[in-house]
Amino acid sequence: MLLAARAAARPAFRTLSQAHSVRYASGKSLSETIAEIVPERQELAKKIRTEYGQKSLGEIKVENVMGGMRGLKVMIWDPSVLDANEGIRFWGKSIPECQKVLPAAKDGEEMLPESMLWFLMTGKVPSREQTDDLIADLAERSTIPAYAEKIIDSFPKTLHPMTQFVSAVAALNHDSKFAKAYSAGMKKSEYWKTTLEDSLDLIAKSFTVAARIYNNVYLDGASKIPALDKSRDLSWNFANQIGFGDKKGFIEIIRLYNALHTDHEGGNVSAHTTHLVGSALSDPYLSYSAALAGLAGPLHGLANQEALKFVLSIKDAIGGDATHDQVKEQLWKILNSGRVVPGYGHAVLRKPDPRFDALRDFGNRNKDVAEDPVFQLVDKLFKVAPGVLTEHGKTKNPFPNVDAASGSLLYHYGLTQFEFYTVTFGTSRAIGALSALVHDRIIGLPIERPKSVSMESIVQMFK
Ligand SMILES: CC(=O)SCCNC(=O)CCNC(=O)[C@H](O)C(C)(C)COP(=O)(O)OP(=O)(O)OC[C@H]1O[C@@H](n2cnc3c(N)ncnc32)[C@H](O)[C@@H]1OP(=O)(O)O
Ligand SMILES: O=C([O-])CC(=O)C(=O)O
Repeated sequence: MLLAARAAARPAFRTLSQAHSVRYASGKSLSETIAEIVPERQELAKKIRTEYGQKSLGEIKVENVMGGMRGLKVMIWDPSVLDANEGIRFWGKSIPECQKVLPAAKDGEEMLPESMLWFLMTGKVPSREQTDDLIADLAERSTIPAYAEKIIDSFPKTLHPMTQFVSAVAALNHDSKFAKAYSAGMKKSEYWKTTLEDSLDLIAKSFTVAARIYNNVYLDGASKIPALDKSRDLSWNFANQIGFGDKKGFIEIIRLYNALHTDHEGGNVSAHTTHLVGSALSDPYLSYSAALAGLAGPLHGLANQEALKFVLSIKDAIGGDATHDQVKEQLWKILNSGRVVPGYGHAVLRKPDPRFDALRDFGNRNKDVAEDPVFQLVDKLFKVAPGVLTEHGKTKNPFPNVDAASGSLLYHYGLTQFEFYTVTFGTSRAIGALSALVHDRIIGLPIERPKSVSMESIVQMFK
C-alpha cells in the first residue's frame, strides 16, 4: 500500500543527460540536483569576490615559498576540508559521521563510493533510492570503447600499472563531451554540465580500465575478463573482474577503500593537479590523467605500495611475530639509511589519520583480518613507529597516514600485487577531484597562475 502510494507520488522518470537512458526513479537526477544548487553557489562566490576580495588570508613568508607552499591558503575547494588534528571532513561531516549516513550496498555494510560521489557533488546525503539510481547510471557508463581497450592491451606487462592508468585515462579524452562542446562554442555558464558528464563517464570507466590493466598484467589477459553486471555497483564489478567476485570481505573493503580515498581537500598533489590542469580548461580526462601521474609518486599515492613492501620486509626478516624491539630495529635501519618510513608523516595532519583508523577498525571488526600476521604487524608498527620517528626528530607528524593500513587489507584478501595498489587509489580519488572540478566550473574559477620568484630576487629584496 505504502509502496504503491510512493510510486504514484513519484515524478515521471527523468534522465541524467540526453546521452544516457538511465531512469532516476527516485526523482531528480544527480545533474538536476546539482543544477538546483548552482544559483546559491554562484551567489556565494559573487559575495566572496565582492565583499571579501580585499581581505587577507595570511602572510606569505619566504619559508613557505621554499617549503612547498605548506600552510598557505591559496585555493578554493568546497567538498572537503582537512583539519590537522581532526582529519578530513566531507561537507562538514567526519568519516564516522559519513559511515553512519551514507548508504551501503544492498548486500553490504560499508558506505559506497557512489553515495560519497553524490554527497561530494551536491553537499546532500543521498537517499537509498538516489544511490541506487546513481549506481545504475554509472553502470551504464562503465563500458570502455574498443579503441581504448586496444591501447590498454598494447601496453607491455612490464609497464608500471600506474603508467598504464595515466595513459589510458588520457586517451579516453577522445570522447570528451566538454572538449567537443568547447570547440563548438559552448558558453561559460554551460561548462559545468559537460564537465559533470565527462567526470561521471571517467569515474565509471576508470574501474573498468583498472580491471583490464590488472587482467593484462597479472592474469590471463583481457579475453578472460567477466562481463560487467550492470545491476551492480562499481566496486562489486571491479572485484568481480579481477577475480574476487566471490570474496565478500574483499568487495566490502574495496567499497570502503574507494569511499575513504575520494577526497582530502585541495592541496594534495593529485587534487591540486586536477584543479590546476583543469583551470586551463583541459577536459576532465586530461586533468585527471595528470593527477594520476602525481598520485604515482612515492611521497603521495605510491606510498601504499611502499608501506606494504616495508611491512613484508619486516615479516621476511623476522617473521610475523616480531617483537616491538625488533620492529624498532627495522625502523631505525630504514631511517639510518636516509629513507622515509612509508605510510607515516603528513604535510597537514598532526594526529593519526582517521582514514587509517577507519581501515584499522575494519580489520579489527573482521576476525580473519584481525588474526592475519601482516595486519598485526601493521598494528605493531602503529604502536612503535610514532616513538621512533619522534626520537628521530625530523618529521612534524610521527603518526600513520592512510597508506600505512590500506595495503595490508588488500593483501589479506589476496590482492598481493602491490604495484597495483595505487591504481585502486586512483579509481577513488577521481570521485573527489572531479567533484571539485565540477564546482570550479560552476563558480567560474579562472586559469591558475601564481607568481613565482627567483632565489636571487629574494636575496635582492631583503639584503
Ligand atoms: C595519501 C598520501 O599521500 S599520505 C602521504 C603518503 N606518503 C608517505 O607516507 C611517505 C612518507 N612520508 C613522507 O615522506 C612525508 O611525511 C610527507 C611527504 C607525507 C610529508 O612531507 P612534509 O610535509 O615535508 O613532512 P615534514 O615537514 O614532517 O618533513 C620534515 C622532515 O621529516 C622527514 N620525514 C617526514 N616524514 C617522514 C617519515 N615518514 N620517515 C622519515 N622521515 C620523514 C622529511 O623527509 C623531512 O626531512 P628533510 O628535512 O631531511 O627533508
Ligand atoms: O593530503 C595530502 O597531502 C595527502 C593525502 O593524504 C591525500 O591526498 O589523501
